[in-house]
Amino acid sequence: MKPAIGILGGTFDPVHYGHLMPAQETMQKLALAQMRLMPNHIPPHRPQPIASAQQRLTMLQLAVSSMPGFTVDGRELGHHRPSYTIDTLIQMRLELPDTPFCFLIGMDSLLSLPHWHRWRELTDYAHLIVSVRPGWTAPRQGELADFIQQHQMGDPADLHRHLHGGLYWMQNTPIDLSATQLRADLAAGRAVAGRIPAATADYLQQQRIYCRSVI
Ligand SMILES: Nc1ncnc2c1ncn2[C@@H]1O[C@H](COP(=O)(O)OP(=O)(O)OP(=O)(O)O)[C@@H](O)[C@H]1O
Ligand SMILES: O=C(O)c1ccc[n+]([C@@H]2O[C@H](COP(=O)([O-])O)[C@@H](O)[C@H]2O)c1
Repeated sequence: MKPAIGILGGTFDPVHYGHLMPAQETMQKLALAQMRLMPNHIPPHRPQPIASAQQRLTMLQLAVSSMPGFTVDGRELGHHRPSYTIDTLIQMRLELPDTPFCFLIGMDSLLSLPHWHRWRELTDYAHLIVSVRPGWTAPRQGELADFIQQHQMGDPADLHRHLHGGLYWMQNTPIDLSATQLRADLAAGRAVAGRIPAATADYLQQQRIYCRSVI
């Protein structure tokens, strides 16, 4: 069995430290071999992004250029159809049959999981690593709570022993940041320093991506 890798999918419109810091902390604490940031092309369950696919890819590439172990996986950008995570994980599993996958999601994404395409099958291909996010708490009852209970994994070493199947709570430092808030600030001309990597911030300002955006 190869060492586990981390995958963080997202719209990244734009990428910010609420994505990057929890992902870095997770990579270190779980001893993941790498962290792949994977932008989606057509997000399945949300309004379409303001930045183009190419701009979101460039913003991510600039962000990871100073982060050892981080890479950008642009595979979903090549498909002109909704980016269903299950399809992507099936494709990745064919490429990496012996590598455990740790698919990172924030608590807000976990709560929406029952609306994802073939959601119960996600753990047939990856572990789910759930990051705390200010303002969001785990469900206590219902089908998602049952699913969590079935898959909960307490020992992080199990993430490396099994290719998939676990749900692990990552108690990382909470970061109260969202792309929605950043788009609003950028549209209003407010500073974003310290919330977005400097190289990414320079690029999006130079491209005037969110200047008069409709939030
Ligand atoms: N501050 C944060 N803390 C923990 N997880 C986060 C945070 N921000 C985003 N995430 C997680 O990162 C993934 C990608 O998020 P996404 O690109 O939609 O960012 P976002 O800030 O939630 O965007 P938006 O405000 O446009 O909805 C999701 O799983 C989301 O839960
Ligand atoms: O597969 C699905 O049905 C599905 C539904 C909602 C979100 N996702 C994935 O979850 C990740 C975070 O999504 P988002 O919308 O919070 O940026 C990203 O990789 C999306 O493609 C996937």
